[in-house]
Amino acid sequence: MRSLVRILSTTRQLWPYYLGIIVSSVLMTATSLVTPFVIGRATDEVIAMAGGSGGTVRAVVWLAVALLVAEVLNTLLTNVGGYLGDTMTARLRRVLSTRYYEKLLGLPQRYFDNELTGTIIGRLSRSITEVTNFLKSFSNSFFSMLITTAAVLVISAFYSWPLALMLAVMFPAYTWLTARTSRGWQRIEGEKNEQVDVANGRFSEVIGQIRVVKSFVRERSELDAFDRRYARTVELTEDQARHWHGLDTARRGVLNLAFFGIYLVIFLQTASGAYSVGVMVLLIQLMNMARQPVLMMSFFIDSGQHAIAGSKSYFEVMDEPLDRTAVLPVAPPTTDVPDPSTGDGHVIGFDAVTFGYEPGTPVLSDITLHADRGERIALVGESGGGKSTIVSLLLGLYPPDAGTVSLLGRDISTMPFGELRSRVGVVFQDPSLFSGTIRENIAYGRPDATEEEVVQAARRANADRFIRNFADGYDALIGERGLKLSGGQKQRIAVARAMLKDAPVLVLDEATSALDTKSERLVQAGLEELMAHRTSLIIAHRLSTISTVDRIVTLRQGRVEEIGTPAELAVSGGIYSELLALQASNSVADRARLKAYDIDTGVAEPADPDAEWSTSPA
Ligand SMILES: Nc1ncnc2c1ncn2[C@@H]1O[C@H](COP(=O)(O)OP(=O)(O)OP(=O)(O)O)[C@@H](O)[C@H]1O
Repeated sequence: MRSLVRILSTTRQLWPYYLGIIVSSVLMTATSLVTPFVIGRATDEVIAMAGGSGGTVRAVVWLAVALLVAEVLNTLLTNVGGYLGDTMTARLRRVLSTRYYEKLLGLPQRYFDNELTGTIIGRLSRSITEVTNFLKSFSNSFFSMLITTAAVLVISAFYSWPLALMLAVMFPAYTWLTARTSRGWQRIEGEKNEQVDVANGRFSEVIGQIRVVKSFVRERSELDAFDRRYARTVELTEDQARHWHGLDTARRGVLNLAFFGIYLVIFLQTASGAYSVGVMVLLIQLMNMARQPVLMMSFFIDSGQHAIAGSKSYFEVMDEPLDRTAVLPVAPPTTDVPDPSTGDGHVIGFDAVTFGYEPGTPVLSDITLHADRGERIALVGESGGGKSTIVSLLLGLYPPDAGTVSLLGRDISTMPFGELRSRVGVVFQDPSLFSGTIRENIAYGRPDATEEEVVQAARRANADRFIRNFADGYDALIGERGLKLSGGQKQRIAVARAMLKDAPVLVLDEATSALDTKSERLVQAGLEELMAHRTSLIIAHRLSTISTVDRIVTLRQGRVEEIGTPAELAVSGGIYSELLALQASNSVADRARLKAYDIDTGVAEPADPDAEWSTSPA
């Protein structure tokens, strides 16, 4: 319940709507309370007329008109409340969704390492749908329910205190019984949500990588795993529904008995002449009205439980600690980014940096390396040796456990994220494009770029020619993550994107052998153009690239092994000289060793001897 109060208190801008809905529902209730009185009165008039003991047609007509007015007003107020409810729901959905998204965008990388995208999205939609539905029905009906209850109690007390007493006991008893049922229900609902979240997380992963799924013929098993999760929710729902509806039957049985007593009292008291038939009709209608809030209570508690269970996961995300700053980073205008040449010290600096994703398991230990202005530094090491982790630390995606990472002479932990990241251009191994047009992708980091600037960046990245070959040119839609482009084309768009960002520092994770020689050359030429006049940190996957850098940093088991020029390291006996020797060798073992360094030699792989084994006759 606390979470619902929290939602109400954090959506203060919607209070005029809540209030409007409450007022219209109160007025609506008032108009419905008029009806039993008018009908009761009309009954007495009609009986009197029929018995010839008074009553006039005029009075009966006026009573019918009063009934019409009350019902028309009721219709109008219902629709005003409905309109406000619909608008409030849309606004509430907007506020809650935007806040959730804003929060997610501000969460540290570590959070995303442990969550599936589909789970995050599924949770959002479920939480928000349930919370908004509940608040809508709550504001629409709760106050009308309270007023109906109070009015029915007061009116029935006026005519018959035993009736009022029975109602006064029944309302809280029924609410208490309903609330008691809810604890077990919520636990099961939590389990069901968990199953659905995991299934949806996998669902979106599978759809996002459908090519892999198809190529490994895993459609059926993915579907089965998905179905198993939903089958589990059916089992859980069976338990939950049995529990809920079993108790609901008992509760309603008690309610039926209570109403039996109430009607009996009304009939007997009328028969004994305690009140007129008109009053009896009035009381019967009032009792029927009293039934509504009691049953509604059950509905409230049911939808309230959904909302509480749903909002729990919403608030779990909202309570996650943010990534260092409370506001989302904004890239400063390019004019605000000072010339790196004015900074003191190194452009990139790692001083005694130690870092691990899990506490106590360092991936990088005591890393010290520096890059000066305009230098190209290659990181070389075994796969899993921590090269990408160094890049992540430079981008401030994770804070180091010890030591300092600095950029342009400043400790990055003191730099706003927007400033830090606007100074580092990145070309990832996976180009990570977005659906939309080629132009939008190139201008992703600078949406204000002119057409001229976009074309210029594409030209320098060797992409302009292939872009113009598309019928729609720069307006061509490239599909999800650039699905409609070739690997080399994607890479060149990513290079153009970094080119347009024009950051003084460049981080480059070279594409591996996914490209053919021709596109590799085109991409390489684009990268050369991009690296010119910038300080670059390169995760190199080609010996040809490594041999042209200013300095090589070799990593072994998360530690810096050597730092030196290619010429120095070629003869030092370390990793680089080992790589050069391996490249010259034709042995399968040596090739495998090169692969372990993610180094592509550009030479065709020799046949796998194991393959021969398996095909040779026994
Ligand atoms: N997000 C993460 N959470 C937990 N462990 C991680 C994460 N990312 C990487 N690791 C682990 O950290 C180690 C270093 O990974 P990293 O990606 O930095 O290596 P790399 O040298 O870039 O490898 P490659 O050349 O294969 O890309 C690996 O053991 C990896 O399993």
